Amino acid sequence: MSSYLELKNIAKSFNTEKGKKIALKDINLQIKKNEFLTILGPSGCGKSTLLKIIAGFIKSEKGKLLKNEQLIEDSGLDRIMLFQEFEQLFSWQTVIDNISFAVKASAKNKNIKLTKRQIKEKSLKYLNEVKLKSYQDYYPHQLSGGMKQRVALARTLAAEGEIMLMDEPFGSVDSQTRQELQQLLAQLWQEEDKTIIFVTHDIREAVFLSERIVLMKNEPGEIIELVDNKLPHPRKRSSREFNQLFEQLQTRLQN
Ligand SMILES: Nc1ncnc2c1ncn2[C@@H]1O[C@H](COP(=O)(O)OP(=O)(O)OP(=O)(O)O)[C@@H](O)[C@H]1O
Repeated sequence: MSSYLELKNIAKSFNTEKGKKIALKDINLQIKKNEFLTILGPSGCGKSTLLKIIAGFIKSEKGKLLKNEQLIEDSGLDRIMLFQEFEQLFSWQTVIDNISFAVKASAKNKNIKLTKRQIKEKSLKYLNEVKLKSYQDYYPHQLSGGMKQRVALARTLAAEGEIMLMDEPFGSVDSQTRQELQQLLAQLWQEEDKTIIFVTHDIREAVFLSERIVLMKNEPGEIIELVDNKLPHPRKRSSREFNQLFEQLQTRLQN
């Protein structure tokens, strides 16, 4: 596969009370189309900052970001971000209206006119993918945290961006729900043509989900290694190979 997204010498520092903090130092990375890439590293190593630079929400101090060899300087509907917080849905809209919002935005972006019925059908399709069709008329406050994340995931899919940027999206749910959401995401990634860049500090999550893992370190935030994950799907958390890779990554992050 050829390089699709390319990060060249990305860097970012912040002025803090304790002085200048180098959040990211010379990040070079090539991401393939339809790849599931995880950025894994300890708290504060710059994972979220890197994701926000790819999203175009903050600017790198130097270097450049390329997509298909074209310079990217701003945010765009080709890159859709999903956050950890439960409160990212529009609280005043029902579940189906939250999804329809993204369906309409995507159609507008592509200059496509959709009828009300087509919008509803499309929205229900995405809601069905996260198995929440029967909750279409609920408001976000009537849902559990895990269900809100499912709706947020459906809304991200409905925006039909090529690239999904996920910042610890399952970080706030209980461990069983987290495993269910990981399962769902792994399945959706295999069904849809999407490039996913997923941030986590959970090694098992990275091993379960991704095809390639970017290991980062702190002070300053830098890439220390790129690890291929060729474990076949569906991945078994109890398998010897799964746990071998887990231990390899754990050891690497500790040193
Ligand atoms: N707006 C900001 N102002 C000052 N410092 C910031 C800002 N954003 C991030 N930082 C600092 O930059 C470093 C990297 O932050 P970032 O949130 O990218 O790390 P992270 O790896 O995503 O951490 P976590 O896993 O805890 O979310 C941290 O030291 C953080 O305190």
